[in-house]
Amino acid sequence: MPEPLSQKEIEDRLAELPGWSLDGDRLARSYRLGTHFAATAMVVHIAQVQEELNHHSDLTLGYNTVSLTVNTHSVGGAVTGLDFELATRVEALAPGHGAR
Ligand SMILES: C[C@H](O)[C@H](O)[C@H]1CNC2=NC(N)=NC(=O)C2=N1
Repeated sequence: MPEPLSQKEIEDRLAELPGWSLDGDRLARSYRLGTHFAATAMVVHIAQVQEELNHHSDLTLGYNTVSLTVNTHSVGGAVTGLDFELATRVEALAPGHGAR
């Protein structure tokens, strides 16, 4: 069972993830892409990673944006290391999609 992170642990880990923030009790990040199709392709790639991790964000596809919010349901919606693992994986794949 993943452990909820303390406020300080969250802040320390967010410092390593530029662009990510704490929105209420969820990690959050929005990306802007060049086209709607590029944004759609990124959503599919994120879904693949989420299935691999068995950890899922709420994903919003806009005209040329992809937005994510995530926390860990199994511990009542707290932020855990699993959320940061997903955020780190998404940060790693974003540049390949031209996301910024
Ligand atoms: C049954 C399945 O393994 C669980 O529901 C997984 C699925 N994806 C999940 N995603 C998130 N964000 N939190 C969870 O606790 C979680 N649990």
